[in-house]
Amino acid sequence: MSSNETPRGPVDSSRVPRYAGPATFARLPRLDEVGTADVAVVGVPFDSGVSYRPGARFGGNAIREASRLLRPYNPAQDASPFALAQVADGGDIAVNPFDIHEAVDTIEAAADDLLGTGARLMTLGGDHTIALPLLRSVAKKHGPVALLHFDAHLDTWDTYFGAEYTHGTPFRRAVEEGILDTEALSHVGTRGPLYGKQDLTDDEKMGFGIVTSADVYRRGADEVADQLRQRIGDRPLYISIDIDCLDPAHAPGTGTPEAGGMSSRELLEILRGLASCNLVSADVVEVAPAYDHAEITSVAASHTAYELTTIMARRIAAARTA
Ligand SMILES: N=C(N)NCCCC(=O)O
Ligand SMILES: [Zn+2]
Ligand SMILES: [Zn+2]
Repeated sequence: MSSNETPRGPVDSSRVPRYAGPATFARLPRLDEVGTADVAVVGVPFDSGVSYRPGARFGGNAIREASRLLRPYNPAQDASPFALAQVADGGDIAVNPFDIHEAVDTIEAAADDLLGTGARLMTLGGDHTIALPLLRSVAKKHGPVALLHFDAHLDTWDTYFGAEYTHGTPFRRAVEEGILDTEALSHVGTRGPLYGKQDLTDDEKMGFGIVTSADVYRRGADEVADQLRQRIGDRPLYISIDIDCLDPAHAPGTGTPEAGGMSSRELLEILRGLASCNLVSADVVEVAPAYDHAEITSVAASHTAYELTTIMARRIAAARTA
């Protein structure tokens, strides 16, 4: 969007009922309706990398459906994200469900195209495998990026059944490829049984810090966000949110649920505490609607993507007026 254009916002829900018409994220225009966007919301319907329950291929559309109720002003960040920047729904990246290597390449190429237009990406998964090609693309543009990874799991394991591209391995691959800034890597919400203590030793060697789910409970969202913000500074930041960072009570619709997770309130508050960060792109993954009830998980995911989008829109607007 050039500086003298007004962004095209969502369909007005006081004129067209919010349950009418096909779903785009937050009822925003499609990317092909606006040409280019500052933030492109894209779906990646891919779940061939999962180790347990499948179904995250339907996550993006479930999040879009649940996002119909979002409103244009975000009081928690005192910002109207869709007025500050052009946010548009770029539809889905069509990926091969039968060939993971091809799928990973397709996602990277599609992300290259979108980032090449100047857009930041708000990606809706899909399983966590997709974070690797997204990070590859973001690193081509920005160099190695800081990573905040919200997840019950480390996702720094080596292989499953000999496969290197799975939803449990994207961040080990990313570290091996040198596309992450190892000075600023954190997992948040970590919990649950591991294969062995070595998982933690390996993870630490890769440079990750861990804020467990229990740490968030004990120290509170504000203190955690302050600590993370200090570590990240103004580095280009990628945030990857596996919805299973939330307790199964807050996100039952996911493939590898673990008890004892964060509440959606804690997650949203931590994100709001990161509002000043230079968020260059983000994903929300692992929403598997077949295990969901009353859209609990997809509503949480839609609000999560809304906070992330607001952070990006504020940054874009601030850069425009600087
Ligand atoms: N990324 C997600 N959601 N889960 C990884 C779990 C890997 C495992 O089955 O051990
Ligand atoms: Zn996970
Ligand atoms: Zn994950």
